[in-house]
Amino acid sequence: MGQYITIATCNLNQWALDFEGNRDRIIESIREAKRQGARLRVGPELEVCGYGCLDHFAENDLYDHSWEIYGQILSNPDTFDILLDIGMPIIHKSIKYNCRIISYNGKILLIRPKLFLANDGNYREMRYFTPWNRPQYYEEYQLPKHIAKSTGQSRVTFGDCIVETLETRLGCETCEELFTPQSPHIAMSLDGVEIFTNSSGSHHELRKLDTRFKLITEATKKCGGVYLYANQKGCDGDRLYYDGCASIIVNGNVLAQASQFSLKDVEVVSATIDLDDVRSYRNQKSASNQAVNQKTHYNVIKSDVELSPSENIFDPTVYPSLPQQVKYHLPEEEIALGPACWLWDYLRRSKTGGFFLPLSGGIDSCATAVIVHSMCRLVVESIDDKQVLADLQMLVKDETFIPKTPQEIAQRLFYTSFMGTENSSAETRARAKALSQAIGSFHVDLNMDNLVSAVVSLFEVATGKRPIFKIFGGSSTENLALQNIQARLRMVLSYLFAQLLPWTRGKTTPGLLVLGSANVDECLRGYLTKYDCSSADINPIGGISKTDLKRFIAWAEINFKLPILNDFITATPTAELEPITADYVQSDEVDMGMSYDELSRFGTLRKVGKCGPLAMFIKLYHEWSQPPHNLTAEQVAEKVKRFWFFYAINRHKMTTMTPAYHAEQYSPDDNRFDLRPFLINPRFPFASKKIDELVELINERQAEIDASNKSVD
Ligand SMILES: Nc1ncnc2c1ncn2[C@@H]1O[C@H](COP(=O)(O)OP(=O)(O)OC[C@H]2O[C@@H]([n+]3cccc(C(=O)O)c3)[C@H](O)[C@@H]2O)[C@@H](O)[C@H]1O
Ligand SMILES: Nc1ncnc2c1ncn2[C@@H]1O[C@H](COP(=O)(O)OP(=O)(O)OP(=O)(O)O)[C@@H](O)[C@H]1O
Ligand SMILES: NC(=O)CC[C@H](N)C(=O)O
Repeated sequence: MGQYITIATCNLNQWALDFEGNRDRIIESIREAKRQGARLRVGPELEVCGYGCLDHFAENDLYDHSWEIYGQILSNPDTFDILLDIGMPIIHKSIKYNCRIISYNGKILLIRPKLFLANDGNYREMRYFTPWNRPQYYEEYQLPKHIAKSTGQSRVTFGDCIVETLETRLGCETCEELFTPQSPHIAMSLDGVEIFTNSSGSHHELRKLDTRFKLITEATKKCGGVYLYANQKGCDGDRLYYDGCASIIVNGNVLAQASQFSLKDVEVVSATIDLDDVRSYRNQKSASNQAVNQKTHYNVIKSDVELSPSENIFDPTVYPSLPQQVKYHLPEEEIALGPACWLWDYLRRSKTGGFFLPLSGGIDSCATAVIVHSMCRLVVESIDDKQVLADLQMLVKDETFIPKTPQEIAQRLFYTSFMGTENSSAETRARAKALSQAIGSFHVDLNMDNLVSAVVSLFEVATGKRPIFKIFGGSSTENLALQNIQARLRMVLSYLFAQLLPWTRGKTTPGLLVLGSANVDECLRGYLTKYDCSSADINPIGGISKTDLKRFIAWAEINFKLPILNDFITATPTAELEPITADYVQSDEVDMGMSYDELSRFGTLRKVGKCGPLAMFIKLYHEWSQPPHNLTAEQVAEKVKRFWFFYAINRHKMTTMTPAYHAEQYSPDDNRFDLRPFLINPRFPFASKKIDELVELINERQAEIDASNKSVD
């Protein structure tokens, strides 16, 4: 006969250092898990203080506060009668660990430190924590006095152990441990663990979700078992968006999956599973042989917790949950939803008056505007959520405001402006206006020529020289300076308007956050003016490639029913900083000396492929010497050198780039994801010499092949 148990996991929108808010969300998730009939609840990594505290993890206060808050959770009667797995940092023998605490009815059963820490890309766990690099090793931990008093326990087990209930064994795996070659679930499964709990702080990256699900489903397909994955969700204080997707997987089948993107602060999913399914699945001789051959075993914390209550020996109304398909969003939907949720968290947590966006009529600022529109759509869709409505009414300072359309929200929280000059075309100006009307932003259409000419005149008075554009006979230096003046003045105006626009409408709300719209490719190539409109408060698209942004706009045209977006997709990208003449219109790709598709490839090889210039040349020669490219070795070498040249001369711009939503594996974000020097010899003389030698070699070989082909003919 089967042995059914109901178990729960959750997405929590925790905020770094928001101890009391985090506590309330944890308690609410426990109540909800109990409402769903669960006897086990797993929460995200470091949920008590929030995952992304970064260098605050060095402060001892943080550990004291966490214990105090944990004590409040533990002693709250609402958290009784359910086995709890809560993530929290702990100092043991003066060393800081990233831990999980397993407890039941106000008593701690085990503290389990993380064995393998996350330290790649955005993660720096080794900076604050020490890995418990001793599988199956454990010690005693002396509880803080106030916890000892409330639990009646002075010491508990601290280490890599497993917990036994009256019917099964449970073991913990913490986030990164799932991604490592020697994942703990393997040894635990061979030692009889049937339920694995994974508490994670894992961020969103475009097209990444399947990696996580593949790892979990493969793990439970190989080992058999029940896997509960919990994750943080939302913006907890920096560039990352943690993307939830709490899920329950049994023997490779997904039984429950929470959302990846939503405005809900607490989301609990549960499933009823049959433990016998794990036992039947594991009935394979080779696995059993491996199990009995294990030389070392886990210390087992024995408890009399009942996950499958014996009073309900058979309840015909309780059914096991059925397998379901994993829900993946299209990359376009990920762009629509992830940055929109991040913006909402940022706005409500910063308590600012809304967003100001310089809207140029080009693709990038259009994408940013559509993401704000998506945020407004999400708010309207979630208006029945008490927290969402309370946050919205707090932001607009109106307790009666209950919007029915995204446009009503934009009218109050979203401001856009076209800041034209004599170089602007009527088309871009009209596109900006039409988009603002479609999404409902408060739009200001202005001209700033008098400002530009005032600055140029000031320069002339001060120096006696007046710069002129190249097409009128000026030098490249003059040409660039004249462009940069316009671009930088837009930044100054943006901050002025962001501060004062709500005031002009008689609103008492605080100033607006200025949104930036530089995309990941422009940042990589440095195709932007330092301290122009690319310098803003936050940037939702700074981690997204131009190619993906175009796909997103095409998707939004249909799915958000915004026909105006078609005009943006079909227009040639242009900065409109130089005068337009009968035979000259400024174009991004021509200006940059490379296409956006090429930039994506360079970016991926540099960051993801970890290629230097020489390795990049070799890879791209093999790719681009083939159809449809058919480039010569010289042409590939020239492109590669040009990319590295511009990357290097502009790297300094990344040190001051606006904080942007992290979305792309090849992001050049200098703050934390892609740390590089910013004074680099852009000619890469040694690598360039090596490339030239290879080009020569390739040409010699080609000549030999051509000659031998000729002699055969
Ligand atoms: N090694 C170094 N370390 C630190 N700082 C360094 C530096 N080298 C220059 N700088 C500083 O940076 C300045 C040069 O940078 P910056 O002033 O930005 O100017 P710059 O990079 O020379 O020019 C702006 C670039 O962006 C392009 N642009 C302009 C406007 C719009 C768009 C568009 O996206 O559509 C593109 C434009 O075609 C041009 O390629 C120097 O004047 C100096 O102050
Ligand atoms: N005429 C304008 N009015 C308002 N804002 C502008 C204008 N021109 C440029 N901007 C702002 O400056 C940013 C950078 O300008 P740039 O010309 O480099 O555009 P971009 O990076 O190609 O972006 P877009 O596709 O939005 O034009 C734009 O994203 C926009 O926010
Ligand atoms: N917190 C963690 O351990 C996260 C690391 C893991 N590789 C992830 O991206 O999900």
